[in-house]
Amino acid sequence: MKKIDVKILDQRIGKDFPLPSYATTGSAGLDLRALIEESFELQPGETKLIPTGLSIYIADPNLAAVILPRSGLGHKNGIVLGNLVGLIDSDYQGPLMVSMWNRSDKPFKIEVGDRIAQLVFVPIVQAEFNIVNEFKETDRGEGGFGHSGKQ
Ligand SMILES: O=c1ccn([C@H]2C[C@H](O)[C@@H](COP(=O)(O)OP(=O)(O)OP(=O)(O)O)O2)c(=O)[nH]1
Ligand SMILES: [Mg+2]
Repeated sequence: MKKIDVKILDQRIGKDFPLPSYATTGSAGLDLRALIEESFELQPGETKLIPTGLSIYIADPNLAAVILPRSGLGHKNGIVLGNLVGLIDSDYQGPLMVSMWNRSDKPFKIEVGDRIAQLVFVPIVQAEFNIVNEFKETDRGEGGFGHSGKQ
């Protein structure tokens, strides 16, 4: 397994709450917790930046991490991310933050240490542009945005 440097910014991690870990052998995501001072209600339509109590330094430019909603929270409670997806650059060393958005019409209570989102490490290819006048022809060509129909 890949080793990633982590700083524990909130001493409740490792004491009251574990470091994020994979829940099962096949898990893709590590659940991130709300390291808030006290529980609060996220109001309908409200967006709030929540600390996770951690910073990570990925270091390898061929890796990044994405913060994704948890499907249960997103589907059942309308609790998703204010930025839809969070992207963590390999050279970022600041606190890992989760933008929580209540897109539902009901307040949602968040308790200290709740698992609010998940972190997924992904491979990255950095590209440089090669300017051309014509592309090599393909079957699709410029067709897109549903041009091939539904069935
Ligand atoms: O949900 C998120 C999204 C981003 N970040 C951190 C890590 C990321 O590397 C940095 C910058 O994110 P991004 O590039 O998406 O934001 P930006 O608005 O372009 O800010 P910047 O100008 O700092 O790049 O903020 C988080 O902690 N949580
Ligand atoms: Mg940026």
